[in-house]
Amino acid sequence: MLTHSTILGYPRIGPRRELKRALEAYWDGRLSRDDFDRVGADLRADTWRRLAALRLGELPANTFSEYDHVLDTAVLLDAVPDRYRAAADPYVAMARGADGLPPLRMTKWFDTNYHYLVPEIGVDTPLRLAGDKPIREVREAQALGFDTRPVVVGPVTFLLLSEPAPGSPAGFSPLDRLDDALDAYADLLAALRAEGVEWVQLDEPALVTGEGVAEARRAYDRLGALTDRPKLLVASYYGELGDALPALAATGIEAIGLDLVRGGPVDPAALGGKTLVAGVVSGRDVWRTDLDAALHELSRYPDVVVSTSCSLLHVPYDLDAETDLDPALRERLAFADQKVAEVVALADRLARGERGVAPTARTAASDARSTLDSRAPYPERAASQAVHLGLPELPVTTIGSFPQTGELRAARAALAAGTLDVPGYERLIEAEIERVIRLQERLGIDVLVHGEPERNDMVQYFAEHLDGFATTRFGWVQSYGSRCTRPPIIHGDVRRTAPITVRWTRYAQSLTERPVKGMLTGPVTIVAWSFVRRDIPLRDVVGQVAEAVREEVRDLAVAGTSIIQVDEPALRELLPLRRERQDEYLQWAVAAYRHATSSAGDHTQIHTHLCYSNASEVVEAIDGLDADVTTIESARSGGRILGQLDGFGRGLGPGVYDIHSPRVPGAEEVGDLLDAVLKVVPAERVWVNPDCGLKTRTYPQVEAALTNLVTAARERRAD
Ligand code: MET
Ligand SMILES: [Zn+2]
Repeated sequence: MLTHSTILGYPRIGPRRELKRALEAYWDGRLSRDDFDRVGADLRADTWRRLAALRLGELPANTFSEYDHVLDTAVLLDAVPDRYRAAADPYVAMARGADGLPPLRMTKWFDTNYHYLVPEIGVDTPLRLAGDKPIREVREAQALGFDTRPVVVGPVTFLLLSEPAPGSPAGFSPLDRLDDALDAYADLLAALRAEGVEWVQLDEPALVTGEGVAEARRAYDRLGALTDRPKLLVASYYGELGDALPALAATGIEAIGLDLVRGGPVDPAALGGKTLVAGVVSGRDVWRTDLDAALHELSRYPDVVVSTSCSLLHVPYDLDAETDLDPALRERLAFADQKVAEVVALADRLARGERGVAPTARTAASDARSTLDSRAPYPERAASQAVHLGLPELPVTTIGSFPQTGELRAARAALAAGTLDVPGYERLIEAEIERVIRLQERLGIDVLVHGEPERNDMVQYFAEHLDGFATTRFGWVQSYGSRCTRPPIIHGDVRRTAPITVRWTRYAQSLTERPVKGMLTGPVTIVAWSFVRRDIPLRDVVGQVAEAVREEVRDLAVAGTSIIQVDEPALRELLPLRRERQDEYLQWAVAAYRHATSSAGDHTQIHTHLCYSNASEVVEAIDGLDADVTTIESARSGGRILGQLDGFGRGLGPGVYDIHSPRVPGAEEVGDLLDAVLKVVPAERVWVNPDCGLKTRTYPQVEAALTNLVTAARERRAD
């Protein structure tokens, strides 16, 4: 039997981002392979010791990664595309690219803000046990005196997350290779058994999307029937299993992991006598668990292990590090270590025969705002906007941010440390705005931006200025590889108490005759990149943020701002995993955006911006935002979005400069991309702009690239 408490996974970046620093030093050649390995080994040892000290019953292993656990699985199975095999370090080449070799495609891991590398599987990609990472970690733990349960991405999820290798025959799907993958997993299980491993956890979160049910049945019938293997826990998370639950229950596996937070309770009889690894402590938020309610739920099942709803990868390490937080708020919070303690406390109480109490009913979903706010019909408002904007055809603009220089970061740090006072800081920001305005005038940009120098981050900045948000000092969460974010925490009703951006926009506009765009982050994106309260429905939280953005839009318009951009790059990120729930979400998300922007009036031009978000899946919703101008990532993905934009009846700026790369495109290359846009969109509605903000680029790159954008636009205008 499993001991009575466990977790599905734990953060791996290090409490002070030790792994981030070590990785970046190793990549730059500042840290030797041996020293880098030592950092990893220390982090793993600290994790096991920490979990044991918290009295967790069963410890996971193989939750560490040098970049991404999906990539680790591909390497374990030898599913490495040939083009990377000759690289000095194929793992790093797949993750980050190498000379002339772009990295694997990266995309979002389910509906989280973690990103994984997409394996490429073709008809003859090797699928065989080639690596030993889980085995090494198990041994490493044994040497420290810990028996562990290795965690590996399961075969169905691995193949569902893969894409067909380039050149695969039409109709081929990586899932067609399931039997080959199962051979490799069978070998892995036998190898782990030989190490004395008692349990293995195979993660199958993809099953909550409703896909892969028949394949899961086939896979676990086969793996379950093996005799030379450890016991199998198949873990699902991020939602309910639906039809996949009876499929798994009918196989020979020993335990099923369910996300009871997001998935809701199941009929105990539906488990087919398997042990339930009951995810009652949420791994997706930072709130304390209602222990009585969780206990009540746990006591419904005969054979149960208390667990987290998913890996704790998505939450920060330890609340104790946050000494600055309001004590009343701290009371309500739990980070990874506090959640582990909750799991242990629940297991103790369950063992004592406590049964908890049923939870009190949650606030029902409000039906607020299902109607769409609207402004005058597009042709009418476009006409009035055109009159006072007086823009040339093919207007050139940027997405908002200009390079964040070392001076700016140093000034922000000095302000926080108290060595720079507020007026001094504000003078620096104004000087930066002036520099950026002059630069854009000199380059011949038509619609200017102030450059966002006052913002460390497009969400955190607003969080710091709105009521109902808290920000942390060490609350880092891995986004991908060595990149981490510090999501703000929405803990109460969101309210705007004073204008946030108006003074900077107004200052920028005072410096120039050309229009300067006001620049805001949209309600969905602010919520998607935060930890969200859960006592009221998500759509109500978005509604509150929309109200705050609406007030800011109105104040910008009243201050005479003729163009306001409200970015929604995360529009797709809150999309429910199950298709049948997606429409409802998109409806209220679009309604929130329109509510936020309709306070602008008809003669203010509204822009929106989207990027890295598989926009093709939500094109209709983007159209529904009803923005006068939509700028959207296109250069990076080779113009793939263009095929879907012909239905757009308003202004459109598909990116013609990929800002994700240090490369500067020539004027001719930009011109070619622009011509491709002009084939699908009538010239009078086309805008010329980069794919995204310029924040991560350097000034020399930006100046050269923007010069080429202006040149290309002018040539096409002359034509
Ligand atoms: C991730 S979208 C970024 C938009 C923002 N206005 C910027 O330019 O940085
Ligand atoms: Zn962007």
